Amino acid sequence: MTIDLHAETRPTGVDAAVAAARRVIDALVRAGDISGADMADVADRLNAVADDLEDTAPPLDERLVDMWRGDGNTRHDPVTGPENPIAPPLRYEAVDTRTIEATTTLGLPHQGPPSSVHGGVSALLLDHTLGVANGWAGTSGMTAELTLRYHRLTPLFEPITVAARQVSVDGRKIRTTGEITANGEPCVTAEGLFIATYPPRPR
Ligand SMILES: CCCCCCCCCCCC(=O)SCCNC(=O)CCNC(=O)[C@H](O)C(C)(C)COP(=O)(O)OP(=O)(O)OC[C@H]1O[C@@H](n2cnc3c(N)ncnc32)[C@H](O)[C@@H]1OP(=O)(O)O
Repeated sequence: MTIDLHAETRPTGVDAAVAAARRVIDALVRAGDISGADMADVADRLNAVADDLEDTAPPLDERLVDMWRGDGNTRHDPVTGPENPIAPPLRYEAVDTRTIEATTTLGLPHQGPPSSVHGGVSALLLDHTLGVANGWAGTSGMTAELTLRYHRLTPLFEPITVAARQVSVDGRKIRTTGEITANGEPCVTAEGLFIATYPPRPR
């Protein structure tokens, strides 16, 4: 059985607040301390928002059960989740029955080398995309090994494509490959070993 490749982003509710939070994160990294903004006032206003959210949040165990209901992690994961402000977010499309891809453009919050994507961010995107490709192909598991090769800098500010393909399933061992490309050139390639299992959902 395969999985839904992406959760729909809703125009209201937490999805709308998360989209605003992504703007704030991007704008803060862009501004730094050389902008004209009154950062003390910005901090006060952001802390007021956080106070309000914390005061009204459900108990953690209740939220965990809620997160893992239904579609599972596609609404809140840190790569595609419309409920997660640290997700770029990627939006996967099927290429074939074992292969998925998503195109996105990253900005300053994900910077490593100058004007380039942080290597750990590339690893995050690839780990998750390989994992979802496994779900899409019908046998998913947990990452046991992830080997990356960084061929060239991965650019910020222009479209990059993250793709993954399930290559084989041998008992519980799932082998999956992936890559990040820019302008058709490979920037990062990945080979993953996943073990077919999944931890129980919070109930
Ligand atoms: C619907 C959903 C949608 C899904 C969409 C979701 C996408 C999310 C994707 C995110 C993926 C992640 O980040 S997952 C999070 C990062 N990964 C983790 O935290 C995993 C932590 N590690 C573990 O929990 C465990 O080590 C496991 C589950 C990987 C394996 O433990 P286990 O289940 O007890 O299995 P075990 O008996 O040890 O091993 C089974 C076989 O695999 C081999 N094996 C195990 N680990 C390795 C290894 N690192 N390198 C080589 N081989 C290994 C063993 O030798 C054995 O071979 P043999 O003797 O049978 O020959």
